[in-house]
Amino acid sequence: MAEAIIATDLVKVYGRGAAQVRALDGVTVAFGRARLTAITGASGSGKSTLMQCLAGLDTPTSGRVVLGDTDMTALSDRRLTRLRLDRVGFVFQSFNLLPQLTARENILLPAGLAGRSVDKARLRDLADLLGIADRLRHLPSELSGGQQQRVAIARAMLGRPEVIFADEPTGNLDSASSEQVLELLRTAVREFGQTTVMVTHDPHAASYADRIINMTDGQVAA
Ligand SMILES: Nc1ncnc2c1ncn2[C@@H]1O[C@H](COP(=O)(O)OP(=O)(O)OP(=O)(O)O)[C@@H](O)[C@H]1O
Repeated sequence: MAEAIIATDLVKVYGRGAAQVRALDGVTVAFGRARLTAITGASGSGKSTLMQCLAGLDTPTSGRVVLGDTDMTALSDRRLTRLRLDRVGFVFQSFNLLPQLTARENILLPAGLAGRSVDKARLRDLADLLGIADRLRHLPSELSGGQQQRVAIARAMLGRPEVIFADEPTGNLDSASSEQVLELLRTAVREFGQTTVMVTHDPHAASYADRIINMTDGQVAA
Protein backbone atom coordinates (compact mmCIF):
# COMPACT_ATOMS: atom_id res chain seq x y z
CA MET A 1 0.00 0.00 0.00
CA ALA A 2 1.36 3.40 -0.98
CA GLU A 3 -0.24 5.31 1.87
CA ALA A 4 1.26 5.24 5.37
CA ILE A 5 -1.61 7.09 7.05
CA ILE A 6 -5.15 7.75 5.92
CA ALA A 7 -7.40 10.21 7.77
CA THR A 8 -11.09 10.26 6.88
CA ASP A 9 -13.66 12.93 7.80
CA LEU A 10 -11.71 14.11 10.84
CA VAL A 11 -13.59 16.53 13.06
CA LYS A 12 -12.19 17.98 16.28
CA VAL A 13 -14.34 20.26 18.38
CA TYR A 14 -12.92 22.03 21.42
CA GLY A 15 -15.11 23.59 24.10
CA ARG A 16 -18.87 23.90 24.05
CA GLY A 17 -21.64 26.41 23.45
CA ALA A 18 -20.58 29.87 22.36
CA ALA A 19 -16.92 29.03 23.07
CA GLN A 20 -16.96 26.07 20.69
CA VAL A 21 -14.15 25.83 18.14
CA ARG A 22 -14.13 23.39 15.21
CA ALA A 23 -10.36 22.99 14.99
CA LEU A 24 -10.80 20.26 12.34
CA ASP A 25 -13.85 20.54 10.13
CA GLY A 26 -13.97 17.36 8.05
CA VAL A 27 -10.40 16.57 7.01
CA THR A 28 -9.78 13.69 4.60
CA VAL A 29 -6.16 13.25 3.61
CA ALA A 30 -3.60 10.50 2.96
CA PHE A 31 0.15 10.54 3.55
CA GLY A 32 2.35 8.63 1.14
CA ARG A 33 4.91 6.09 2.31
CA ALA A 34 8.54 7.21 2.15
CA ARG A 35 7.50 10.79 1.46
CA LEU A 36 8.08 14.05 3.30
CA THR A 37 4.77 15.88 3.60
CA ALA A 38 4.49 19.40 5.00
CA ILE A 39 1.30 20.66 6.66
CA THR A 40 1.17 24.45 6.38
CA GLY A 41 -1.41 27.13 7.08
CA ALA A 42 -2.04 30.27 9.08
CA SER A 43 -1.94 30.35 12.88
CA GLY A 44 -5.07 28.69 14.23
CA SER A 45 -5.87 26.86 10.96
CA GLY A 46 -5.68 23.46 12.68
CA LYS A 47 -2.19 22.21 11.75
CA SER A 48 -1.18 21.11 15.24
CA THR A 49 -4.59 19.61 15.96
CA LEU A 50 -4.36 17.55 12.76
CA MET A 51 -0.90 16.33 13.65
CA GLN A 52 -1.94 15.46 17.22
CA CYS A 53 -4.87 13.41 15.88
CA LEU A 54 -2.72 11.69 13.23
CA ALA A 55 -0.09 10.81 15.83
CA GLY A 56 -2.53 9.47 18.39
CA LEU A 57 -1.66 12.20 20.88
CA ASP A 58 -5.24 13.48 20.73
CA THR A 59 -8.55 11.81 19.88
CA PRO A 60 -10.74 13.32 17.15
CA THR A 61 -14.36 14.08 17.98
CA SER A 62 -15.30 11.97 14.95
CA GLY A 63 -13.65 10.44 11.92
CA ARG A 64 -10.96 7.82 11.44
CA VAL A 65 -7.17 7.63 11.38
CA VAL A 66 -5.60 4.46 9.97
CA LEU A 67 -1.84 3.87 10.37
CA GLY A 68 -0.74 1.05 8.07
CA ASP A 69 -3.44 -1.51 8.76
CA THR A 70 -4.40 -0.24 12.22
CA ASP A 71 -7.47 1.89 12.90
CA MET A 72 -6.00 4.15 15.61
CA THR A 73 -9.33 5.72 16.44
CA ALA A 74 -10.65 2.31 17.58
CA LEU A 75 -7.84 1.73 20.10
CA SER A 76 -7.98 2.06 23.88
CA ASP A 77 -5.65 4.62 25.47
CA ARG A 78 -3.33 1.84 26.57
CA ARG A 79 -3.04 0.35 23.08
CA LEU A 80 -2.63 3.81 21.57
CA THR A 81 0.28 4.51 23.92
CA ARG A 82 1.85 1.21 22.89
CA LEU A 83 1.34 1.99 19.20
CA ARG A 84 3.07 5.37 19.62
CA LEU A 85 6.03 3.71 21.34
CA ASP A 86 6.36 0.99 18.73
CA ARG A 87 5.49 2.70 15.45
CA VAL A 88 5.77 6.50 15.68
CA GLY A 89 8.67 8.92 16.18
CA PHE A 90 8.37 12.55 17.31
CA VAL A 91 10.38 15.72 16.81
CA PHE A 92 9.14 18.87 18.56
CA GLN A 93 9.86 22.58 18.23
CA SER A 94 11.17 22.67 21.81
CA PHE A 95 13.32 19.50 21.32
CA ASN A 96 11.78 17.82 24.43
CA LEU A 97 15.03 16.25 25.63
CA LEU A 98 15.28 15.24 29.28
CA PRO A 99 17.80 17.68 30.82
CA GLN A 100 19.33 15.23 33.31
CA LEU A 101 20.11 12.62 30.63
CA THR A 102 23.02 12.72 28.18
CA ALA A 103 22.38 12.95 24.44
CA ARG A 104 23.01 9.21 24.12
CA GLU A 105 20.61 8.38 26.98
CA ASN A 106 17.95 10.62 25.42
CA ILE A 107 18.33 8.86 22.07
CA LEU A 108 17.97 5.46 23.74
CA LEU A 109 15.02 6.41 25.93
CA PRO A 110 12.09 5.38 23.64
CA ALA A 111 13.73 2.02 22.92
CA GLY A 112 14.11 1.50 26.67
CA LEU A 113 10.47 2.41 27.33
CA ALA A 114 9.32 0.10 24.54
CA GLY A 115 11.55 -2.74 25.75
CA ARG A 116 13.32 -2.88 22.37
CA SER A 117 16.90 -4.02 21.99
CA VAL A 118 19.13 -1.33 20.52
CA ASP A 119 21.11 -1.72 17.34
CA LYS A 120 24.41 -0.17 18.51
CA ALA A 121 25.78 -0.01 14.97
CA ARG A 122 22.70 1.93 13.87
CA LEU A 123 23.12 4.35 16.77
CA ARG A 124 26.74 4.98 15.70
CA ASP A 125 25.75 5.40 12.05
CA LEU A 126 22.94 7.81 12.94
CA ALA A 127 25.20 9.85 15.22
CA ASP A 128 27.72 10.12 12.39
CA LEU A 129 25.07 11.02 9.83
CA LEU A 130 23.57 13.66 12.13
CA GLY A 131 26.97 15.09 13.12
CA ILE A 132 26.58 14.47 16.86
CA ALA A 133 28.99 11.56 17.35
CA ASP A 134 31.29 13.65 19.56
CA ARG A 135 28.40 15.11 21.58
CA LEU A 136 26.77 11.90 22.80
CA ARG A 137 28.14 12.12 26.35
CA HIS A 138 26.98 15.69 26.81
CA LEU A 139 23.85 16.97 28.52
CA PRO A 140 21.32 18.91 26.42
CA SER A 141 22.33 22.14 28.23
CA GLU A 142 25.84 21.65 26.82
CA LEU A 143 24.56 21.48 23.22
CA SER A 144 23.47 24.16 20.77
CA GLY A 145 19.83 24.29 19.69
CA GLY A 146 20.69 22.71 16.35
CA GLN A 147 22.60 19.90 18.04
CA GLN A 148 19.72 19.30 20.46
CA GLN A 149 17.32 19.02 17.54
CA ARG A 150 19.65 16.58 15.77
CA VAL A 151 19.69 14.48 18.97
CA ALA A 152 15.87 14.55 18.91
CA ILE A 153 15.91 13.42 15.25
CA ALA A 154 18.25 10.54 16.13
CA ARG A 155 15.87 9.58 18.94
CA ALA A 156 12.94 9.61 16.53
CA MET A 157 14.79 7.63 13.83
CA LEU A 158 16.56 4.96 15.89
CA GLY A 159 13.68 2.49 16.01
CA ARG A 160 12.83 2.98 12.31
CA PRO A 161 9.23 3.96 13.11
CA GLU A 162 6.59 3.81 10.37
CA VAL A 163 6.08 7.57 10.61
CA ILE A 164 8.01 10.51 12.07
CA PHE A 165 5.96 13.55 13.06
CA ALA A 166 7.84 16.83 13.28
CA ASP A 167 5.97 19.80 14.78
CA GLU A 168 7.66 23.08 13.76
CA PRO A 169 11.07 21.35 13.95
CA THR A 170 12.92 24.52 12.94
CA GLY A 171 10.79 26.93 15.00
CA ASN A 172 13.53 27.55 17.57
CA LEU A 173 16.54 27.40 15.28
CA ASP A 174 18.65 29.97 13.43
CA SER A 175 18.67 29.72 9.64
CA ALA A 176 21.90 27.69 9.37
CA SER A 177 20.70 25.09 11.90
CA SER A 178 17.29 25.03 10.22
CA GLU A 179 18.88 24.15 6.88
CA GLN A 180 20.80 21.28 8.51
CA VAL A 181 17.71 19.91 10.24
CA LEU A 182 15.63 20.10 7.05
CA GLU A 183 18.39 18.42 5.02
CA LEU A 184 18.54 15.64 7.62
CA LEU A 185 14.78 15.08 7.53
CA ARG A 186 15.06 14.83 3.73
CA THR A 187 17.93 12.38 4.11
CA ALA A 188 15.82 10.25 6.47
CA VAL A 189 13.15 10.05 3.78
CA ARG A 190 15.54 9.41 0.89
CA GLU A 191 18.04 7.03 2.48
CA PHE A 192 15.79 5.12 4.87
CA GLY A 193 12.38 5.47 3.20
CA GLN A 194 11.20 7.15 6.38
CA THR A 195 7.66 8.51 6.07
CA THR A 196 7.73 11.98 7.62
CA VAL A 197 4.97 14.50 8.32
CA MET A 198 6.14 18.01 9.22
CA VAL A 199 3.97 20.85 10.53
CA THR A 200 5.39 24.26 9.69
CA HIS A 201 4.22 27.81 9.04
CA ASP A 202 7.52 28.56 7.26
CA PRO A 203 7.25 28.37 3.43
CA HIS A 204 10.98 27.78 3.14
CA ALA A 205 10.79 24.74 5.44
CA ALA A 206 7.77 23.50 3.49
CA SER A 207 9.76 23.77 0.24
CA TYR A 208 11.82 20.75 1.37
CA ALA A 209 8.70 18.56 1.25
CA ASP A 210 7.59 16.25 -1.57
CA ARG A 211 4.08 17.50 -1.02
CA ILE A 212 2.47 20.44 0.80
CA ILE A 213 -0.95 20.26 2.44
CA ASN A 214 -2.42 23.66 3.20
CA MET A 215 -4.90 24.07 6.05
CA THR A 216 -7.51 26.84 6.19
CA ASP A 217 -10.11 27.11 8.95
CA GLY A 218 -9.86 23.46 9.92
CA GLN A 219 -10.06 22.16 6.36
CA VAL A 220 -7.56 21.07 3.75
CA ALA A 221 -7.51 23.80 1.12
CA ALA A 222 -7.95 22.64 -2.47
N1 LIG B 1 -6.95 22.51 23.76
C1 LIG B 1 -7.68 23.41 23.10
N2 LIG B 1 -8.79 23.94 23.64
C2 LIG B 1 -9.54 24.83 22.95
N3 LIG B 1 -9.24 25.28 21.72
C3 LIG B 1 -8.14 24.80 21.13
C4 LIG B 1 -7.29 23.84 21.79
N4 LIG B 1 -6.27 23.56 20.94
C5 LIG B 1 -6.47 24.28 19.83
N5 LIG B 1 -7.59 25.04 19.93
C6 LIG B 1 -8.14 25.93 18.89
O1 LIG B 1 -8.27 25.19 17.69
C7 LIG B 1 -7.89 25.96 16.55
C8 LIG B 1 -6.78 25.28 15.80
O2 LIG B 1 -5.59 25.28 16.61
P1 LIG B 1 -4.21 24.62 16.18
O3 LIG B 1 -3.28 24.74 17.32
O4 LIG B 1 -4.45 23.29 15.60
O5 LIG B 1 -3.77 25.62 15.01
P2 LIG B 1 -2.35 25.76 14.30
O6 LIG B 1 -2.64 25.90 12.85
O7 LIG B 1 -1.45 24.67 14.71
O8 LIG B 1 -1.85 27.14 14.88
P3 LIG B 1 -0.35 27.67 15.22
O9 LIG B 1 0.35 27.79 13.91
O10 LIG B 1 -0.59 28.99 15.85
O11 LIG B 1 0.25 26.66 16.14
C9 LIG B 1 -7.52 27.35 17.10
O12 LIG B 1 -8.65 28.17 16.99
C10 LIG B 1 -7.19 27.06 18.55
O13 LIG B 1 -7.44 28.19 19.35
